[in-house]
Amino acid sequence: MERPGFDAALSALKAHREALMPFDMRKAFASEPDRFKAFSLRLDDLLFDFSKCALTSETVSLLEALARTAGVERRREAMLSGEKINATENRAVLHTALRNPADRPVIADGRDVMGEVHAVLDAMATFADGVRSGAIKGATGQKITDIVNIGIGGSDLGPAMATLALAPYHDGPRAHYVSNVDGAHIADTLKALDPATTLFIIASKTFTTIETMTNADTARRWIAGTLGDDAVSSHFAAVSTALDKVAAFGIPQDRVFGFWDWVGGRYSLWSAIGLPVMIAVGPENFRAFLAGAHEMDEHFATAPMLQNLPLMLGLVGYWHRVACGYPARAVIPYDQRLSRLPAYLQQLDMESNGKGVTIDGEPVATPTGPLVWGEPGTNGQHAFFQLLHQGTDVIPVEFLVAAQGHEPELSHHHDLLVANCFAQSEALMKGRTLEEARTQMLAKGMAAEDVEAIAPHRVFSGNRPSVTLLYRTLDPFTLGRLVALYEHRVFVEAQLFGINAFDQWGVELGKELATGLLPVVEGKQDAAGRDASTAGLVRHMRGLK
Ligand SMILES: O=P(O)(O)OC[C@H]1O[C@](O)(CO)[C@@H](O)[C@@H]1O
Repeated sequence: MERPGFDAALSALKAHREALMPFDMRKAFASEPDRFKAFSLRLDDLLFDFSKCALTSETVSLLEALARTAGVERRREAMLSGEKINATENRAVLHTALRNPADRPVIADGRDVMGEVHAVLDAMATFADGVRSGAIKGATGQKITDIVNIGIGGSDLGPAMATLALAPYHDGPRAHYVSNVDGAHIADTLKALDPATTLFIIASKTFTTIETMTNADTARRWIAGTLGDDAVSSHFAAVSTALDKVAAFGIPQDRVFGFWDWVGGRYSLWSAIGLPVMIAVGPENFRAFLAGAHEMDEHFATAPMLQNLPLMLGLVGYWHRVACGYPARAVIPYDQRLSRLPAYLQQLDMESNGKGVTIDGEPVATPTGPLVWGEPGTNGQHAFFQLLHQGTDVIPVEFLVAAQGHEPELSHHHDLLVANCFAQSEALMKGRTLEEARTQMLAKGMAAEDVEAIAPHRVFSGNRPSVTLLYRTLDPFTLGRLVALYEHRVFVEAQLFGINAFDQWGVELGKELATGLLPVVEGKQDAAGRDASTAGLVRHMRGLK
């Protein structure tokens, strides 16, 4: 894909970075009274602060120029209008249609898909209401108390993350998530459940994923073994794009919720893949979640580049990854209920942007997606923050925090949480000089020679970048805005990298080899012809069985 002017814009950006270093953030804040205003954006209550990054208004202008030469806005229009931008799979990318109002047409393959989208949403709502009210019962006539979603990757991480995030709104049956093919996962989950009151949702876009199919078979045997074969139809529902395969599994048509090949697995939370969330929190809250995402879509589609949250989050991400060369980013929600967000974003970001060739199949000329990881604060502070503050790698941090918690009676907890969040970004930015360390220790009455020995260990370089997303409260609408913000940010970075964010060929090889290795592991074939390491592992494992 031709990108006239891109290489020159990137060279200018890199030269600017060279010239900017060393950048002193303390001095920048001291000399620029408007720094926070200049480098933060708002969408209603949602604030994106990127002022604690080593950048200037010239950086932002150069990033803006780069985005224009990369055709980010043109590619955005192409995505939103249903062009087949997922070129290697010849598919449109229209997860935004899943949260689009019914009366605003979205065209895929020449036809408006909004009727189908809302028909599935309505069918989900009818089913969810039935399960929640007890109108839809198990085979013995008892009310469903527990739902178990069986899926993996995009058919697990999104709904699992959102169910936990929306715990204060959870008034439906308990929701459990089984993903791993490790039998421990389903065994431990089923141990506490009663088959008569359990409903399984088999969630798989392709309905071929080996982990999901294996767990689904085990679940079916669990139901049939205790309640009889005839009970299976009352205890299963399915979500998939492969409706023929679902029918073969024996799930009745009225319990099957479809979606479309223009929804990527890791972008499918808004589709019927969200069914367990809808059962947990109710259709109204689920619709508020979709509405939040739609608001972010509208903002992404229409806001000028420099006021556009996903665009700026993407540009800052690109700045850190490519111009600064940072290999990773940490996502630290100061929100216990967002504790699955980092895992969700790992798939969203790393499966999308962990690519080594451009859209045209040429080797990429710059680094692509960073390693994404994280854990909630304040827990992380007592674990890996040491490395963030004093380690030899600089890792930009993304903080997320709500102004209000859901427990007014525990507001002192929330104040502590927020204070810690803000303190961490301040500490990363400011650091502590040797002189400051010495002065503090002397003021505490330490002996001068101890001060000299210990002070170097108490120095923080500072100048470590972080961004903060701050919002009123983590309600369904805000969760929708946040997840859509991250989806579009990944898209923006992919356009800058020049890669296709919507395929995932990199997951294939391991799957193929596992299929071939199964008979070897089972002892039905020998390991002859394998490399010495793999053969040695198989032999040792068999000796231990
Ligand atoms: O929903 P499915 O088809 O079972 O796939 C599950 C996951 O597996 C992957 O294809 C990767 O192996 C993901 O992209 C996807 O979200």
